[in-house]
Amino acid sequence: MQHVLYLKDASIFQGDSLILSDVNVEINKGDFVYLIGKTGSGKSSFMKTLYGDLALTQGEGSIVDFDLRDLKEKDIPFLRRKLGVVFQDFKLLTDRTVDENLLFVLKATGWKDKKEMSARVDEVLSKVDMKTKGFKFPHELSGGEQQRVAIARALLNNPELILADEPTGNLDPQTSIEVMEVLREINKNGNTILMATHDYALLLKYPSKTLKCDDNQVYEVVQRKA
Ligand SMILES: Nc1ncnc2c1ncn2[C@@H]1O[C@H](COP(=O)(O)OP(=O)(O)OP(=O)(O)O)[C@@H](O)[C@H]1O
Repeated sequence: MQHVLYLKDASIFQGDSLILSDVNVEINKGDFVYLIGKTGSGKSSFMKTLYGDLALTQGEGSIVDFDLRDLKEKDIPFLRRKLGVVFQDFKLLTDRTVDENLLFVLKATGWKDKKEMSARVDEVLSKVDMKTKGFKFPHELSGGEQQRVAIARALLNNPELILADEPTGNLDPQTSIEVMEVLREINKNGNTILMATHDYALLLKYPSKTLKCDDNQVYEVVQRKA
């Protein structure tokens, strides 16, 4: 099986504090994996290690073919191009439209051809059912719509892995389900997704492989059938 993420005997620190120890995790192409755990259990620290915001100083790790132990500052933009990262608070640029938000990322990642860029923006907005809203500013959209745009943005460069850190954390239950449906659809079409969440209702509704952070450990939870 082809893995996109692999951690072996990894320990994750914030400064001198040990947050997670002896982490052994493998995520394969096409997986949809949840990362759960109480507030402060280390979910965000785990995610940050994966997108290069927190250095891995102990153990082994690789993500989309980057060695996390040997990650240099200059590698990080290239790593981020192979990842799609989605945050709880969307992080859209508020001073420009949806289309301009997406074009901004394409420009920043080296796209040049205007026609191709515009076609790619349409393509990813279609995937999240937002094709007709490209002219809107973020503040003119609901929270769920903004998150769908953020997911579209994450898809722009065909990422090998999508890291979603509490993507439904700011949304009401019904809107969370809509965003979840989008993520599942994207997963069905072949994208690999790791999603940190504390929304157990979503886990029950959409069971999938689940990792839990607890007591400085990460372990796989076996889901009971109802
Ligand atoms: N920048 C930092 N410097 C020092 N300690 C930190 C830093 N960020 C987080 N921590 C500590 O690391 C531990 C894990 O925090 P982390 O944010 O990874 O947890 P979490 O599971 O994502 O929590 P939440 O669900 O509240 O986001 C906490 O004890 C926190 O206080």
